[in-house]
Parts: sequence; C-alpha cells; structure tokens
Amino acid sequence: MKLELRGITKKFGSLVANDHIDLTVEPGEIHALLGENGAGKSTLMNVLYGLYQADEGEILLDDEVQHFAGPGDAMKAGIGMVHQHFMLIPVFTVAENVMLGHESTKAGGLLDVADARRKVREISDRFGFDVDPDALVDDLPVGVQQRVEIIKALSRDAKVLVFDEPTAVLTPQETDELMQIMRQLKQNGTAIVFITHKLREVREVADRITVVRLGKVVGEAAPTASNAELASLMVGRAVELTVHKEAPRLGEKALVVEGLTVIDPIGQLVVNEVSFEVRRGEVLCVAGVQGNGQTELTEALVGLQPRVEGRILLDGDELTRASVRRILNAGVGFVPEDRNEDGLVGEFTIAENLMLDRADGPPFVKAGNLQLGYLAEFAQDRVEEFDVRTPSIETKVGRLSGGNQQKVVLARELSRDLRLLVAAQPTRGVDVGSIEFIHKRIIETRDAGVPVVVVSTELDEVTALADRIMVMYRGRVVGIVPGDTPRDVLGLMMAGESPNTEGAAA
Ligand SMILES: Nc1ncnc2c1ncn2[C@@H]1O[C@H](COP(=O)(O)OP(=O)(O)OP(=O)(O)O)[C@@H](O)[C@H]1O
Repeated sequence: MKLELRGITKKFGSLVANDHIDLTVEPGEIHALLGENGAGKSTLMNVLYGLYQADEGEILLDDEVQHFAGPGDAMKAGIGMVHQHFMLIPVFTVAENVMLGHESTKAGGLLDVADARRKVREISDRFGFDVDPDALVDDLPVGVQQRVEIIKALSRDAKVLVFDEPTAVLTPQETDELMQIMRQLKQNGTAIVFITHKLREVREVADRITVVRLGKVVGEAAPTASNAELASLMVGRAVELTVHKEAPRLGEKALVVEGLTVIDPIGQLVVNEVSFEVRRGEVLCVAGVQGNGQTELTEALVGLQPRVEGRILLDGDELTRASVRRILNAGVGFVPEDRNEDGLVGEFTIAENLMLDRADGPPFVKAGNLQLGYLAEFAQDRVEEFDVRTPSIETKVGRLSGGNQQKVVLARELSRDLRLLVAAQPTRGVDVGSIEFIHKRIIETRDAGVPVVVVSTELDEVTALADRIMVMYRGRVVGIVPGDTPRDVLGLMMAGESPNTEGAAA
C-alpha cells in the first residue's frame, strides 16, 4: 500500500511541530525519516497513527484520503506502529498480547486463543521470527518483545509499518536481526517508515531518506550519502563525528570498588564480585550487551540497589549502602538509563527538573525560600547551553521530544560540582549534533579531574570516550582493557571470552 502525507501541519499552541510536511512511501520501500531532536518526527507519526489530529493536510492510502479519529481507525486502514516503549502486557503470553484489543471469539463467546496462537506461528514462520506463542512476554528479551509488536501489527494486516527509534534499546545483534526483518517485510510489499538517529542503520537499509528540521522537510538524501553529509543536513551545520581528546592526565585513585555483589529484588545474583578503580581525570567505560549487570552496577554506585555486598569508596569515603541523598550530596552525578523512570518528573517544568534533588539548600533554596529568580536564570542558561528545544523553561518536561528530555537530565547532572560522574547510556535518543556536544562535555568533565564511569551498549560511544574499557558478561568482569582495544576483541569479550591479557591495563 502506498502512503502519502500531504501538507501535514500540526501546532501545539504557538509551536509549529509539523509545518506543511509532504512524505510519500511506496509499497516495498524503507523510507528513513531523519531529523534532529524536536524536529517533529514523532509528531508526524502520531498524526499518521490517529493519535493527533492534523491542523492542516491530508493522509492518503493508495490515493484515497483517510480520516483517522484515533489509532483504531488507523489500524483498520492498515497502519501499524512499533513503539520504542513497548505497549505489551508482561504477564500475558505472546498469543494473548497479539489478540488483545482484537479478540476473536468462538461460538458461545469464548476467546479463541488457539486462533491467535495459529496466527503467531504462521507469521513467525513466514518471517523467521522464532517466537513461541505461549511464552510469557515478561520472560522474553527486548528484541523478541519487539518482534511480538511487529507480529501484532502484521496480524492486523498492517501494510504500512512505522518504526520509531526501534533500535535504541536493542543489542547490536538484535539490531542486525531487526534490519533483516525490515528487509523481509519490504520484500513482502510493506511500506516502512524508519525513524532513527543512527546513520549507519539508515545507510544499511533505507531506500530513500527524508530529512526534517524545525518541523519542515529540508531535503532528501540517497543512502549513499556519507555520515557527514547526512549529519549536516539534519542539524544545518557541519558536525564533528569524532571526539577529540588529549591523553588523560591521571590523578589519584578516586573511585574504588571492591568485590561488589548485587542481588536483585527477585533474589538473582546480577553483579558478581566486581572490582575496579577509576582515577581522577579518567573515563572508564563499561561495555557489554544490555542486561549483563551494568544497569545494576550503576544503580549500586548511587545507592539505588538495596542488596549490595562488597565496598564502594570515593576519595576514601565509604559509600557502600549509603542513602541516595548522601551519595548525591557527596558529589555524585547520575545519568540513569531510563530517563522517564528515574531521571525526570514529566509533570514538572524544565526549571523544576533542573533543580530536582537540590531543593535542600543554596543556591536554589535560601532560608526556606525557593530562589525563583536564580532558578529562572539558571534554567535559561542550561537550556541554551545544552540546546534544549523548548518554547520555555516553564514547559512541562513530559511535553518535550525524547532527545530533548535527555538533554535536560544531562544539563542538570553535568552542571553540579562533581566528584564522580556515573552516566548510563548518556546519548540514548539524542541526535548527532547533540551527541557531539555531550561527548565533549563528558571529556571536559574528565579533564577537570573528575573520575567518570560511562555505561554504554554503543561500541562507537565506548571507543570514543574510554580511557579504559571494562567488559561485563553475566554480572562478572570479563576484563579491563585499554581504550583503544579493537572492536572485534571487545565483541568477543562481550560474548564472555576472556581477552588476551597481554597489554591490557590493570
Ligand atoms: N503533546 C505535546 N504538547 C506540546 N508540545 C509537544 C507535544 N508533543 C510534541 N511537542 C513538541 O513538538 C516538537 C516536536 O517533537 P517531536 O517529539 O515530534 O520531535 P522528534 O523529531 O520526534 O524528536 P526526538 O528525536 O527527540 O524524538 C517538540 O518541540 C516538542 O516539544
């Protein structure tokens, strides 16, 4: 089915999120939609999916004008959406999730789970998905959960599929598998809209590329365009894609972690006897496939894990099992992996989010009074410095685009007096121009003598930032190696193979 968006305009108050956008996607085409944070990509897709009503413009499917009052209408017309935050019910099986909202019944009004099961099997076999209809969604890895979302859309005969940043939460292998699935869907005649900030993925699968900036289409590009060309088209200026950094000026050992063990709330050993040290002025990157204990390690460092053994020392201060408040007050900056869950309060304004955790004293609160003037000035400066695209500092954070929300978290954490920075997936969902800026700021933090721990599943990010790399596998440290360790060696380590330790720094 051919999709055509004509002159779509969508305003939020005075903000024009989509400004007369035209986009055509042919059947059997993968069309990448590129654009900096806040450019209006998700808004456009929400209009297409019936979640928002356009102020102007038309949606056409096979040349027929459509009117979608809600997602139900869009789905009926053949549009499917694969969200980044999955909309599945964890305690239901795959088949139950697929039939949800679309239940077929047998005579007597009973739900026909067998029918849903058959459908899952049929679609799974056709595309080589390898999904068990009876598996509980909660037990499935993220990549497989995503396939369930795709099956759900296909079981409703989706002919146009929208993937909105689908690889942000996937491992490199899951990403490769998804690319393969997208190619198969394309061969099957599906029209695909693919939103991503990862230029490599665009060049790998896209047939055509449309670039939006400030709500308008600014151009088309061919998948043969270089990263630098795509990046500058997106952000309207040349972007440095490599991080320039001097050799580290290493100071004393600042963070010392000894035999750290974390047991999660359901009793599993998720971090197993992990020991490492980070010096002042050094970046230690923790690499690994998602789910190998990195998340719990960072949470333990900031006091968010209740069952911790071993020791955590910062400049000689014992922080093991200290409260989150004490740890933050000790000068630990924390960028959590999930900004919505742990980093921001969506209903609070940008300004309020920028002073979160700091309401207990100067400079934001003096003699019990909130210093509104100071807060406004501070927030305005941070918004400009970190290029947060927002109508005002009074805007609720929940209204910002994903990448701009991430910038608010970074602006807050990087603007404190730090003795340690712990950043998990710092550039998740962030556009190429902002990645450049954030990486620069992390290196500046290092160069100011702060020890930095960065957890990232992106090898490009790890090799760009790291002075040393610690690879984790199944809760253990596989090895700690120099920052310039080749990617293939890191890849093997991420699969659990010990490195050839020759030359590996302690
Ligand atoms: N419900 C809403 N109310 C008010 N403003 C909104 C709303 N949804 C989006 N916006 C604004 O519209 C603009 C476009 O946001 P959108 O989420 O479409 O960007 P995006 O291109 O998807 O960005 P990202 O790459 O960061 O996900 C942003 O300035 C955002 O703050």
